[in-house]
Amino acid sequence: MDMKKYDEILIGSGPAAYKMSNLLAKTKHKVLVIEGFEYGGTCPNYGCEPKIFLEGAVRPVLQSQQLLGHGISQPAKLEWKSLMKTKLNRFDPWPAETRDIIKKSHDIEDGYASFIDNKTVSVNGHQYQADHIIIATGQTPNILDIPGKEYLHTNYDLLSLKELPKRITVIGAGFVGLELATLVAAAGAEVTIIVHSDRVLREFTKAEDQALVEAMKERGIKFSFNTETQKISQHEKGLLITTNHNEIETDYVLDATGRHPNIEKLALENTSIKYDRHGIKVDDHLMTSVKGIYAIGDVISRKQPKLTPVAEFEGQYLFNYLTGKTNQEIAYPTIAQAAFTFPEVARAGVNPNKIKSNPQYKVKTIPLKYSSLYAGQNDKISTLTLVFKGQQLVGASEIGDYAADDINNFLPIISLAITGAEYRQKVMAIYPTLADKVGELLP
Ligand SMILES: Cc1cc2nc3c(=O)[nH]c(=O)nc-3n(C[C@H](O)[C@H](O)[C@H](O)COP(=O)(O)OP(=O)(O)OC[C@H]3O[C@@H](n4cnc5c(N)ncnc54)[C@H](O)[C@@H]3O)c2cc1C
Ligand SMILES: NC(=O)c1ccc[n+]([C@@H]2O[C@H](COP(=O)([O-])OP(=O)(O)OC[C@H]3O[C@@H](n4cnc5c(N)ncnc54)[C@H](O)[C@@H]3O)[C@@H](O)[C@H]2O)c1
Repeated sequence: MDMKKYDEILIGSGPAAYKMSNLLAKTKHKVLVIEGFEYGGTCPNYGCEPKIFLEGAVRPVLQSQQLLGHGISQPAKLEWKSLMKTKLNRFDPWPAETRDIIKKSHDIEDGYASFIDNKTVSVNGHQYQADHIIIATGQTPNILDIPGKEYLHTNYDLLSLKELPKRITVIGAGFVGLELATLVAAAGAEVTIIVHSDRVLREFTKAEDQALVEAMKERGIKFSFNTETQKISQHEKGLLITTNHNEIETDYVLDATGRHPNIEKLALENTSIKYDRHGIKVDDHLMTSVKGIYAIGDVISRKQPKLTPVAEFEGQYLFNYLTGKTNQEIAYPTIAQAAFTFPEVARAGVNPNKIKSNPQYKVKTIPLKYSSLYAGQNDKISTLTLVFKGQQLVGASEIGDYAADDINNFLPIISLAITGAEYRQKVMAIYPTLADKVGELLP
């Protein structure tokens, strides 16, 4: 069999590989990109982007509900069908467009890649080798292994759902579960969230997690805590979910019980590539246990959160490393994260959860509802939590309608270790915004 050779083979075309593919397009390297599903991967097709697009209509609906009796008499009503039509019009062409962009600079194969040995990749009956093979296959949703699992849907299905079911049950209260529950509940679905522990999220403070649950409950979203889903069956009027202590009638079930590394199709057993349940093991140059094979993005087993900017950063780093622009180990910047619920929760830097009784740190909690900016939106929840080490701000978290944007204000201060005096001397932010308050919040 003919063996075609490349400088780089990219397996996957999500944010991690797409970043590298764009950078490699500016070089003379011979590159093959292999994609088994939709070009562009999770984030633009069935993740961050369609989610935030839908949230654009959901937010004014929820804000107008929040202002009912405070200057608003008729809250906005969301029409899922027409919103979904606009979403599909925008997003349906994206995979083909992304494929065309990649094809302009590189060879492509539409199919799932698998390894034949430590040097050879096979796809569509062809075999390929390269100086560098880069695995960027992301993660895929867990599917509960229970009777009736054929009724379970994933984020992929829900983010393209043309008709809104009357009753939706979400299993799992992590990022995906809470964000997607927020969208469909705002559109009028009766939503129940099954949580198998006593808590949601966990990346944020307990107080923030609890305040979020209370706010979602106030809007009619039901939570069933400490509940194990046992089976799903057809029922005279829809579906019946049986759990360890109740039965839930529903029309649609979203499985949001987490994600696992996309490695099944890679046939890693034909290689010496090491992996664990969190993903493919890589060293500090993102190389796997096989020389010449690297891995980037959600598929790797590292402690950094699985996010698009992290995947892109790894794509950029590996490009720099493989093209000789750096020989340093990868060093991640301060990584901020948020759940786009309503209210949102967001954080960056030292996590207040992790420093509980360490006397080196001081935690300050600041309610924001007294500011006209928040009071005008009848936002009673927004609360900022700042973590200081000595005089230096080292962490920030917030629950609030605009927590994600708010936390971005603190990122440069945390990551560049800017002092209060420096900030006040150099920065005069727009008034009245949260940025304007930052100076006075720093010692
Ligand atoms: C609902 C949802 C919302 C999200 N929201 C956010 C957000 O707001 N902000 C944020 O930062 N992150 C968010 N994320 C996470 C973000 O989508 C991921 O971190 C990001 O997509 C990871 O990029 P990646 O390139 O590593 O993997 P992916 O984007 O998953 O791409 C991997 C690609 O590899 C392909 N592939 C898999 N196996 C093979 C194979 N054997 N051969 C060929 N191709 C293969 C897949 O088909 C896929 O296209 C969200 C995720 C979900 C599910
Ligand atoms: N806004 C964002 O940036 C964003 C949004 C979505 C996803 N993501 C990324 O994707 C990753 C995966 O998100 P996710 O929501 O799929 O995973 P997750 O780990 O955040 O949440 C999964 C949840 O399901 C629960 N669970 C597990 N088994 C269960 C069971 N049998 N029954 C009920 N609940 C069960 C877990 O306890 C957990 O709370 C996130 O960690 C994040 O990195 C980011």
